[in-house]
Amino acid sequence: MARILPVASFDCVVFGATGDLTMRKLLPALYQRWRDRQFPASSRIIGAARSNLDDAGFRAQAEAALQRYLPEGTLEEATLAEFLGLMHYRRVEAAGEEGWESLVALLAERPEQVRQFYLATSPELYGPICQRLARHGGLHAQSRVVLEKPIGHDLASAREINRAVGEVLPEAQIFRIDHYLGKETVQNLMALRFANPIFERLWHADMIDHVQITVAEEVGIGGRGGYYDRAGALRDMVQNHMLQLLCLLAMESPISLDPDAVRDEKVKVLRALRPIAPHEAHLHTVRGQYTAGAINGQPVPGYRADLDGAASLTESFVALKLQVNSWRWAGVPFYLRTGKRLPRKVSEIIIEFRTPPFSIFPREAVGMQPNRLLIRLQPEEGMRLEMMTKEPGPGGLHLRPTALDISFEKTFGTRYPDAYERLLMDVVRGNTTLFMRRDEVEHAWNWVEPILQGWADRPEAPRPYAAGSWGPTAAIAMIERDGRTWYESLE
Ligand SMILES: NC(=O)C1=CN([C@@H]2O[C@H](COP(=O)(O)OP(=O)(O)OC[C@H]3O[C@@H](n4cnc5c(N)ncnc54)[C@H](OP(=O)(O)O)[C@@H]3O)[C@@H](O)[C@H]2O)C=CC1
Ligand SMILES: O=C1O[C@H](COP(=O)(O)O)[C@@H](O)[C@H](O)[C@H]1O
Repeated sequence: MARILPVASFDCVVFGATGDLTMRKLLPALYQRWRDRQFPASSRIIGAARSNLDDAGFRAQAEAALQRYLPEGTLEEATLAEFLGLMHYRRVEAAGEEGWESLVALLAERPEQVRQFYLATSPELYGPICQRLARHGGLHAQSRVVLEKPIGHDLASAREINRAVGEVLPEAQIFRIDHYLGKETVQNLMALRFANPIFERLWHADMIDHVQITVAEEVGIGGRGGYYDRAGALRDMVQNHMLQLLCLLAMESPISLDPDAVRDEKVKVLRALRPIAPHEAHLHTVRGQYTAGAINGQPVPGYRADLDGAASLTESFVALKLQVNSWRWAGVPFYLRTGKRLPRKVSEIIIEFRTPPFSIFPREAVGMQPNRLLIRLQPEEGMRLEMMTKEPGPGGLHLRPTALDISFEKTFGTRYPDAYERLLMDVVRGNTTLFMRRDEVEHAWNWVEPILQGWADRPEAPRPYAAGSWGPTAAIAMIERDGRTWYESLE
């Protein structure tokens, strides 16, 4: 049974309350926390957007969303009625003056509550919203603002957002969310590395041949084409989620779990990434865009058809090879790939260890494979250590790869909470450990930007790949040129 640590009473104001993120992720996460009674009934959830709704209209939208998005068996009538009772709505124009006084007056009814302002809008509105909150007296010492990713579109816009928000709030009250950091298995990376010295001793270029990180999605761009086509896979997934995974994997041990101690170590990894200059981008990266194909046997349209036929050059897939310039990682390539409309949803990290320097086994005895540690982030969260073992039988010495396999769900027998559940409660607690600090975001953009520049300098169309495949063949060629191959499970 998971331990529930209650949090203080709060007002959670969600800007962008009628949007996809709020309906699909934030409200279900808050509902789950309410269902476990993690927060008191004096808390309020206040939706803010331009749509012409009142409290009842917002509650009706929320109810429909909860019915649609909550996992089966979790929606209980009485709990739902109580939860909807916590909800309010204010019409607010984030970039104008309409609605602010009414919103701040509602907040002023409970001045002692923690205030969580969740900015689920486009990033251009982050600065204007924070500035208006300050001007209208909506901020106090117990206020925290949550900024959704992506923070900006490039380094300059990220800096401008950070500047505008930082003008009215200290860093300790700014929570730049990357929901991958809230995933249980991502947090478990810290436990794996720093609570298990057996692995930490091996976590070194002397022992590791290379690392792969794959974040594959079955879904296409869906209804988010307007945003996605301006972003692409590098901005949408690599600049944030995948670099965060890389940081947790590659960083040195922090001196404590203090937020800044952890974030200092992550920043060192970002600063140690070998820059990929614009003229080298085509050597170390592959961009792809899905065409029509099939997922789970069902035909699906291509990227451009999902965009109503627009002739887009945006990548829905990217593969990269990168290096971390440090003693620990010198010479160890990190291969990253992510894409939409790949055969299945899976996020995993593969640490491939070096092969024995010399084999004592006769050639016919072995299908020698390197040891691999596979960390499955989602779905079927767990870990698997692949090793060579002797095949049982009297007929000689034959080796075969087998696996020590741990399923976290089977081990702990508990539901894995959605990342937003944990992160929303951390905001109320004021714990920034699992959120990105200003310099992390800016260093990540700083590394990504020359790649974007290189692509812009050679405006070739991304390579096509059929929906349901593992991306363009050039991504396979990229790793195979190094004598390696993308990991495929033993099954
Ligand atoms: N959806 C997702 O899965 C994810 C989204 N994100 C990020 O979260 C943010 C929101 O995404 P998403 O929910 O998909 O976007 P949507 O386009 O679905 O929603 C945008 C929301 O902002 C409101 N809004 C727009 N302009 C204004 C304005 N001027 N004043 C007040 N409200 C405004 C809209 O409501 P109205 O029109 O009523 O004003 C709507 O509620 C984005 O930054 C996105 O990148 C991050 C990770 C995942
Ligand atoms: O931030 C984002 O993440 C989702 C993938 O998240 P996951 O938790 O389902 O792995 C991705 O679909 C979306 O494009 C991106 O903005």
